[in-house]
Amino acid sequence: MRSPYNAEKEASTSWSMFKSWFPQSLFLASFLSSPYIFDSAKLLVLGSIVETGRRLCQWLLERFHFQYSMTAQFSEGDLAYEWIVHFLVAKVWQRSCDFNVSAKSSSRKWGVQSSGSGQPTSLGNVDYVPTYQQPQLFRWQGYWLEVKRSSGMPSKMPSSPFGSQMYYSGSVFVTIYTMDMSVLSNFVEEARLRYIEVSRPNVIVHIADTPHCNPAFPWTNVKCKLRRPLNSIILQQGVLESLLQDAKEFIGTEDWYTERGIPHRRGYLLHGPPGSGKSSTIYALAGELGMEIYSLSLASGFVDDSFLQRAASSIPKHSIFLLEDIDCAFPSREDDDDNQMNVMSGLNGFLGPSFMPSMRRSSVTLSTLLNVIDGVGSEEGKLFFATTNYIDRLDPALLRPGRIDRKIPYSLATKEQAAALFVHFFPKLNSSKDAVDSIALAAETEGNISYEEFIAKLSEAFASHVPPDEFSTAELQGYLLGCKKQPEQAVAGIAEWIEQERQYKRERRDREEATKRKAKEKRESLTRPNALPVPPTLPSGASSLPLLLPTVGQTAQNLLTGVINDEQPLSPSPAYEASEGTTDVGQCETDSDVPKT
Ligand SMILES: Nc1ncnc2c1ncn2[C@@H]1O[C@H](COP(=O)(O)OP(=O)(O)OP(=O)(O)O)[C@@H](O)[C@H]1O
Repeated sequence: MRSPYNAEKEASTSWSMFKSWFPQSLFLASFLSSPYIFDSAKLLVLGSIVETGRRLCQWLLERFHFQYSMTAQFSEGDLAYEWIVHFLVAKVWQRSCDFNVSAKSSSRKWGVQSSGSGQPTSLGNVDYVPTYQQPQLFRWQGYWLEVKRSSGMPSKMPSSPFGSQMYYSGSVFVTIYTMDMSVLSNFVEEARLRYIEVSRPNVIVHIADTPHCNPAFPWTNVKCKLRRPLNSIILQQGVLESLLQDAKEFIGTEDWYTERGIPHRRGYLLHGPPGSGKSSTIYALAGELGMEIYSLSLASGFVDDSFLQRAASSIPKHSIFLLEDIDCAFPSREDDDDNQMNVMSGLNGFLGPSFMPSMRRSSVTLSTLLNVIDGVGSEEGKLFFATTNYIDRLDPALLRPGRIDRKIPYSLATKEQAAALFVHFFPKLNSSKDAVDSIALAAETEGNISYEEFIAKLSEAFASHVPPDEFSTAELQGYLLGCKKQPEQAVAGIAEWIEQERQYKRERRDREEATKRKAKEKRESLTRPNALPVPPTLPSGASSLPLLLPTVGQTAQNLLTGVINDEQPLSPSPAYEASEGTTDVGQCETDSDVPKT
């Protein structure tokens, strides 16, 4: 219960508080009623409403995007990326303001035409490639589509023998304002068909020729080769036809393979001397079948197991996988000897095999190669082609059916091939007018025979001079290119050319034999007990290596010599030189390549 005394005390406290607060409240009231504050407050409220509205719109737009659109990403390196970029260049990016201008080369680029015909192509000697970075909205078959392009972000490649490298890969994002998946698939299908149509006159060759590339897609180099007609390949009767028939049958029988549980792949080995038409056959076949080639040479120094596996697993279905120089995975006795020679001279041992690979040896192992050919970790439905100049070097495991289903031998030119090549070189339609006239005149003087009969006669004369199985078709082609408008001159000069070539080949053979002999002598002098160390022989590319190399190479050499001959000290002492090494020193002196130390 409140006492009268307390009530009085409370009242006096409130009065004194009011007295102290009253002037301040007056000030606050006058401050709040000032127009400046009022307007600010209004602005604040208005701003809050606008910001809330903006966020609401954004949220609604996002919900709309989420509910009523879908976005497809196309990543560089994938074939679908090529389809879409080609489509966009033709349909959407024609009005680009930014171009990458580069000199025309065989590397494929999607450029635009100024005439506006819509076909992406190259102009004269220059390619104009749009580098569109801004998002763009366009209509396709009644739907709104938005395209954005992300420039390649640098990413780090997994560590490789060449150190960790950066690579760039971009993407294209296509947003379609519909939830109907079939619209997206129709759009991609249209882009694909356009791409096939544009690529038809060419054979597309993807080459993995650099170790510094996107690890997900090592096929960085894309070349466009003009399609070669099959009849321009001159082989033994029926070889090409049966090859084409076999490949077509394989492509059309995927279900048959699946039903029987047989992996759907087919392997061909084309073997024979250089310049006999192995690669040309594959390119012509690819053009005929409308397939793209993914070509890798095992002779490339950087191709190792992991690179080969990545490359093989990223090849799309319905393509040709071409492994050139497959024998490089199986070095010959001479290669091994050469390698041993490098090691003996200390340099290879010091620098390591990855720095100085042998001329032909690949670092791919047989087991990986077999796995790759078996299609482990990759799509089926591909044609596998391998080429080699040395079939004898190949492991039987590689040649078994299922890996290599057909072996096609190639040989140096026969007389029939020489005659066919001659006829192919002088067709009536492609000859220049002057040449045709002069030939026609000659034909008339010959007794009024037709152009074709005249050329056939000349071809027989030409072939009669060409010794069978001595020159490759490429060599004969090289000769004919020198007189491509004068068939009679070609016949007149062939005998002399053959003599010159024989002489040149003889000289080259002699030089090679002399080099081999020298190398053998060197090897023998090194493996001989008590041999003196030899300074390393620098390869031509390593001429600027630091001066320190000979010392280190010599140390490696000493170690190796020590391994070969246990009794020998690691570095020969003067005493050893004077007493035991007398005979060998004498021998070394006669060898001009082995300096006396
Ligand atoms: N049988 C052939 N028919 C037509 N042209 C040929 C033939 N053989 C070789 N050539 C011509 O010779 C050149 C080289 O041919 P290609 O590269 O196909 O030979 P290759 O056997 O693959 O040689 P390598 O083993 O050195 O790779 C090409 O320009 C090609 O036109």
